[in-house]
Parts: sequence; structure tokens; C-alpha cells
Amino acid sequence: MSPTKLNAAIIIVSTTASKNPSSDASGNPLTEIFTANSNTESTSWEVVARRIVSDDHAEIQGALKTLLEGPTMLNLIVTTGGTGFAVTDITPEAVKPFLQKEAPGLVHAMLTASLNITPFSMMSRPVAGVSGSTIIVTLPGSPKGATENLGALIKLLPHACIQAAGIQSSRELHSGGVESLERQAGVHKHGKHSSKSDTSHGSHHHDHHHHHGHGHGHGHAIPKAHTSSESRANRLGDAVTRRHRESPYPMVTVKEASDMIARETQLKGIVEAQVNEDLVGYVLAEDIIAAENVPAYKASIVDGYAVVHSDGKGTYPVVSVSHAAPGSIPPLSSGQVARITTGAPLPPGATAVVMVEDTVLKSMTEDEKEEAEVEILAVKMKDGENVREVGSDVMKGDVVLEKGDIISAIGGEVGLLASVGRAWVKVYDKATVGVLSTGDEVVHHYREGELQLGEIRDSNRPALLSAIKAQGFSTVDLGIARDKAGALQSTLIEALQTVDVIITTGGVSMGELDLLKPTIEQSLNGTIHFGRVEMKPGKPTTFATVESPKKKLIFALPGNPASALVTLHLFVLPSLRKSQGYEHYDFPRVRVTVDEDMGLDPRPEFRRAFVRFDMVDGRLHASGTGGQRSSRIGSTHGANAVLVMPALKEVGKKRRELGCIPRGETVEAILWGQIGCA
Ligand SMILES: Nc1nc2c(c(=O)[nH]1)N[C@H]1C(S)=C(S)[C@@H](COP(=O)(O)OP(=O)(O)OC[C@H]3O[C@@H](n4cnc5c(N)ncnc54)[C@H](O)[C@@H]3O)O[C@H]1N2
Ligand code: MOO
Ligand SMILES: [Mg+2]
Repeated sequence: MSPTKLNAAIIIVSTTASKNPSSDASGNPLTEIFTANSNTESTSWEVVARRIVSDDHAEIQGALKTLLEGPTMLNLIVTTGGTGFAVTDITPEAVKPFLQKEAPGLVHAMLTASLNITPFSMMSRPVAGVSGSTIIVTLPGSPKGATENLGALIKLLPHACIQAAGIQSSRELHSGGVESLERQAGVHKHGKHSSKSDTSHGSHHHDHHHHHGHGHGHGHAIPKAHTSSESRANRLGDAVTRRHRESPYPMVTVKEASDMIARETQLKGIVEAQVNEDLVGYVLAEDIIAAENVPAYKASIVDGYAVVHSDGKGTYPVVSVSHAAPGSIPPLSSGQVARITTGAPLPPGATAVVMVEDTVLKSMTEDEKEEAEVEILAVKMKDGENVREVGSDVMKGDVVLEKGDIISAIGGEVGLLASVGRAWVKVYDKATVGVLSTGDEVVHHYREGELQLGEIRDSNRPALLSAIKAQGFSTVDLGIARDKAGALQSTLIEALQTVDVIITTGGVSMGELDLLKPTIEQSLNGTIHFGRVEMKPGKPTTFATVESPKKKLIFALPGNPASALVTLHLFVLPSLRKSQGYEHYDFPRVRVTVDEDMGLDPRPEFRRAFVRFDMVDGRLHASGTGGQRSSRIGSTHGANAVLVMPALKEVGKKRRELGCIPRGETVEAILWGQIGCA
């Protein structure tokens, strides 16, 4: 690979700025550092511009602006001078506004290096960062200071410049692996815990160097890059004449594909969630133990009168009233009754409640406002009759819900949690899913005007986003990526920073513009677990994982709309449900009777169907949704299931000759939705 040429510029900020730049800069010791660090196997520096300016804020910014907006793309601008504490030292202040991204790593590296030489380096106020795709670093004014500081960075600056300019993936730089970078940086690795200090550096130096190596974030091993030779896909950038004429990806069965996905799918994690309506769809990550009794007191089940059950029939004075309202109530003795409402606490001493329907009012108070005596008509009263004993619904200490239970929309689990006073619960976190359409032919569905020849409206992204959202996952719309390797790569890299799972559609089959597989393998260092599945629709479905910034899943689904939706249900949703704690994350399978001949395909086919329960024969029946061609998005409309059709070669002679599963026979189905009853 030819070395990458990196352009550098030097701005000398000097109080006695002479107006003839040529004299001071060409022999500038900084230029020598660039030269000395060029012609290595991977990068060469060229100092393409030099400026000398006075330590005037406007002049410094003017020089920066001219260089940044100039015709030559600059990878690096270094300033020297004006970084001290003197009143006239304002270079950092002039540079800072240009930095969209600060680079404290570079500053620390310079300070560490120079502080090890002289504590006076404390008097330096360097800044560093990225302006556009150019890195800017302020160096001290003294030639010695400037060269020491630049010397501390020069080995690894190419890595940073290349990343900032996005001119190639970090893979190419890592193609020699991390070791080559560290060698370039002069990091001498020793045995893990050797106390032996490096002969060429004092022990502290060794540590610092060792630290230095870590300082560049190489503390963790950068995953082994998939050199392009390991990638099975067409090499990005190759001419079409070098395309594969047979898919290099082995065909796997649906079961093998599902098993691989399940193996790569991990729990996203556990979060505390509030017990409210947003909890539906989450899976509990803890057992719920009742912290209190329900009811917390002996409660009446009916409206009537609390009695001592052994008193039996007769007329009794009404001595108190108990409402289902907070407050205390006086105790009840034998020969007395207390009026009580449903849910209200029984007075201490009462043992049963008589319904008001089983009583007669015998006398009132003077003002005829209160009951004085009532006659209890009820015959034999049983102890505890019409009373809910303490904890009779939920006993303190009971496990009311278990880890792994689903908070459903119909099971009232939110209420059960509320009834035992839980305000927060631990649940499994849900993945955030990004959806990206790909293809030059794909246009936003809402775009005005006629479709041009070859254009097609993006139906996959809206269809997938709505299906995933309806399953309760948060989604990120990643838009449409054009069939350009660079565009696809940067979109995916950016998405990998924000989502847990990426779903793409299109660009996974044999076309020269099908860039997903090569991009995933060659630009994202991804691992493709499978790239072809023996199924219809969905044959080119591709499943990959990438390891950085952390492990993420990529489902590259086919572009055909029906294929995208079928593979979403077969592969993606079960994985998402597994990652959020579902124990049974696959959709349920049932056996159905087909109400029409269902054709058989050479591949195992997933025919979209409507499954209903027949009240007459007590069986499940399935009817088709019309034409099943992969491009017909309508073929999923009205479906609540897919029929698991065996491949033609797998069925018996009769069915093979018929070429179908004839009406009235049965076949397995995977239920995606509720069973119909129409
Ligand atoms: N030589 C071969 N060609 C094809 C094979 C094969 O094995 N050998 N497989 C076929 C099968 S099966 C499928 S499925 C498709 C899938 O191809 P891709 O995943 O590469 O999809 P694209 O080529 O990008 O597009 C396919 C089709 O779908 C339309 N499309 C794409 N994106 C969208 C979208 N967002 N919304 C609506 N429609 C979309 C696109 O315009 C194409 O018509 O490959 C076969 N070819
Ligand atoms: O595999 Mo494709 O989705 O049948 O057309
Ligand atoms: Mg294609």
C-alpha cells in the first residue's frame, strides 16, 4: 500500500515577527521532525505551508482561517509560541474557537513528555483538537520545547490525522495490528509485570512510556482486524470483473441461523423502571416479594354491620361507624354493632359483617339523622363471614411475581406491583434499534412528484420501524444509504455509536452494488455469521456482529419488502425479545388445517397466512394472503402467521407430484399475532 501523504502547516507566533517567512521557517527544527518521521511504511509528512505572525489575536486567527479554508487539505497545523503566561501570550485563546473537538490526549502527551524533562513545562498552556478534518496543536515557542512536544506526538499523529480526515478506516492503519503502531510510537512492551526497566529509558520513563502507550487508548487490545484477505465478500473498490460468480457464503438452514443469532444475543442489561403504564412489555429482572399484607387490616367485604358473630339474631345499638376511609375506629363489644362499608376496617373485637339487606332499622336518634338500633335478621353467623382477613389476598413475604415474568398489557401485573407498594422495579433493558434502507433507487415515500425511471419508494424502513416500535422497542430512523462504500461505512459507524442493533435492508445479494457484506467485513471489522439462508423469502439474509465500540448486532435483511418483513419476524424480533429477558422469545408454533392448496417451493417457504379458530370443528384453519412473490409487500397484509412450508424435495411422493399441500391437510404455522376467529 502506498504511504499516506499527510500535509502539515506551521504557524510561528513571534513577538518580533519579521515579515519574511522564508528565513525562519525552512530551517525550522519542526520541519526536520516531520521529515525524520516520513517515508515509513505507512505515512509521509509534507510541510506545505509556513506562516510567521505576530502575537496578535486577529493575525493568528487570520492565518488559521486562511490555512483551513485554503486549497490544500491540511491534516495538521502546529503553532509555536505564545502559549505561556506572559500578557502577550494568547495563542491558545486564538486557536480554541477553531476547535470543534478538543484533544486532551495530545495535550497530556505533550505535558507528560516535557514535564519529565523540566518542571518549567508547567508554564505552558497548550491546546489541541480538531477543526473540520484538520488537527491543530499549539507548541511552545522555544525550539527545544517545540521539538520535544512535537516529538512526543509525531509517531501517533498520523493515526489521529487519518481518523480525523476519515480518509481511511482505522483498519488499514491497524493492518499491521496494534504492535506496529506501538513500535512506531516507540512504546517498548515488556513482559506483563516485569520490574526490569527499559535500558534506553529510566524506569520512570519506562512507566511513562508504558503509560504513554496506554495514553493512546491502546490499553485495551483493538480487536484483530479482518484483513481484507479474511473477508469472503467482493473486495471493496475492486472492478466488477472480479466479482464473485457464486456466493462465497455457505447456505445455512433457518434453524442454524436462528441458533447462531440466539448465541450472539445477550441480555442488554438491567435497569430500574417506574411502576406505571410505560412498564408494559418489560420483563422483570427480580422476584417481587410482598413487603406488606393485602389487605393490611381485617376488611369488610360488604356494606352492613360489623358484629360479634356469637351474638346471633336480635336488636343491637349501632355504636360506631367505619368507612373505607383512613382513620381509627373504636373497638366493638358483644351486644353492639358498628355500621361499616365495603373495604372498611372491622372494629377490634368484631368477627363478622352482616349485610344491610339482612337487617331492619328499629329506632333512630331524636333528630332522625342517625340509626340508634338495628335488628340483625341473619341466622347463624360464621366467624369471619364477609371479612377479608389480614393478608388474605397477598401475604407479606409472598413472591407475587417472579424474575422473568412479563409485565403484560392484559395480566394486570402493573396493578399487582402497585398493590404491594412497589414504585420501582428492576427490569431487563430494551435494545435500541436503528433501521437503515440502502440503495440508489430508493426514495423517501413522501417525496413529491413522479418516480424517475428505476426509482422505488422506500417501504421497508417505515414498515420495519412501525413493526419494531409496536413491539415496544425504541427505534432510530437511520434513513437511506446510497450504494457507495464510503457513505454506507460512515452511516454504519455513526449508528454503531448510538444503537444496540442495526437493521438494514437491501444490498446483500449478488449485485455489484450489494455493499453490506464487504463493508461489514472490510470496513467495520465485523464478523458475518451467515450470509445466506435456505428459505424463501429471505435467502440473502446476513447476520453480523461488530465488537467496537462494544458488541453490536447487525441484521442485513434483503431489500425485497416481503423478505424484509418475514425475516424481521423470523430472526430479528426473537433476538430483540431474548435480549430483553424473554424466556420464550420465539413466536409460538401451531398446527393448522389449510383451507386452500398451498404451493411448495424448492426452498422451505414461509407463506404469509391468516390463522383462525373454527368453532365448528374446534381446529385452527389457515387461508393464504394471495401472491407470495418476495417483492409483493401486500403479501403480508392480513397475515397473522406464516406457514412453515417444507421444501418440495422434503415432502412425500403424493405432495411432490401435487406440488402443494392440498386443502384440508395440515401444516405447521408460526403465529406472529393474535389468532383470528372470523
Ligand atoms: N444472481 C442472484 N440475484 C439475486 C439472488 C441470488 O441468489 N442470485 N437473490 C435474490 C433474492 S432471493 C433476494 S431476496 C434479493 C435480495 O437482494 P438485496 O438484498 O441485495 O436487495 P436489493 O438488491 O438492494 O433490492 C432488492 C429489491 O428490493 C427493492 N428494495 C430495496 N430496498 C427497498 C426499500 N427500502 N423499500 C422498497 N423496496 C426496496 C429493490 O429496489 C429491488 O427491487 O436478491 C435477489 N437477487
Ligand atoms: O429470498 Mo428472496 O427474499 O426470496 O426473494
Ligand atoms: Mg441486490
